[in-house]
Amino acid sequence: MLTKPKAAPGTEASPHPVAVRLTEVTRVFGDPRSPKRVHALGPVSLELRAGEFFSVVGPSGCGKSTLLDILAGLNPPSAGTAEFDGQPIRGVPDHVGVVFQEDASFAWLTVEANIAFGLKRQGLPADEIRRRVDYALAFMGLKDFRHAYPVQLSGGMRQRVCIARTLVLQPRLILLDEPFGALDQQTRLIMGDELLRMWRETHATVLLITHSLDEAAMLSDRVGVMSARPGKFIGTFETGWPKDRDSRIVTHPHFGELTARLWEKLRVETMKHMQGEARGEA
Ligand SMILES: Nc1ncnc2c1ncn2[C@@H]1O[C@H](COP(=O)(O)OP(=O)(O)OP(=O)(O)O)[C@@H](O)[C@H]1O
Repeated sequence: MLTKPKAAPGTEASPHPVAVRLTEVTRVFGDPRSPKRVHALGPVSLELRAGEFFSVVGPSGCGKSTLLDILAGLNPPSAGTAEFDGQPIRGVPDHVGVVFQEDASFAWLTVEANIAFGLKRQGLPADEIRRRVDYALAFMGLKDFRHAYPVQLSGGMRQRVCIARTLVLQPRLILLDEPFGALDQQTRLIMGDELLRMWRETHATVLLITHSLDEAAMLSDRVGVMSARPGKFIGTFETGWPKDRDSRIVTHPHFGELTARLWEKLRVETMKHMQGEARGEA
């Protein structure tokens, strides 16, 4: 059997033992009285422990990005409450960093300027910006590319720039929406290791959306499986991995058992989604 982690990682670094609390959150797009409205999400209730690494998997279109947008303050819930560090989320909360799948680096800025962008907007002193940027460049293995432009980098390196740009803001909650979706399998594994290293270092709470069960099983403390739309959590799984894990955990004897349990839960929902698509409902 998988064993539970000894303690919620990073709990000591946060003033609140529960970083994120969603209570009966739903999201409906369009006029609620219109037959064309889309009930995208919920009701969903979820608590993320401070310092927890939580991944979300679910069928396509089940409302995963909608959930992330609510936590990022980009999209309010239609009903229910969403809180971060005990406060209702209204607008983009301080200390929240978001990384999306698409390459969101600024093509006209160097790597260094990309990473410094948010810090300058925050109006931090120049020496503090330089200190944080230097650290992020070294941490993400980008030191030799500080003066390069994104077009001169590989897809994996560009995504590292985007992660570094989030990292320097020192967020307490990091939201990632399929951040490695466009990368090849080997690069995904290496990027996963870097993400774990960053998570350990910062004590941040992480919510990762991924289509990859392997990625969810490898990286997370807990994995939440969502139903077909409107997405609800139909199961959460503790992985039981130690905090100092890395991609070699995929060879652990329990890894296959864990991904099989995730797939068992997800398989039925994926079929429901595909049947809905065939009826033209998706
Ligand atoms: N702004 C919007 N207006 C209307 N419908 C929307 C809007 N945003 C999302 N939707 C719908 O809500 C549902 C959930 O979308 P969402 O992008 O959250 O799903 P997802 O699980 O992230 O999908 P995927 O896995 O394919 O990325 C979909 O049916 C989508 O078409």
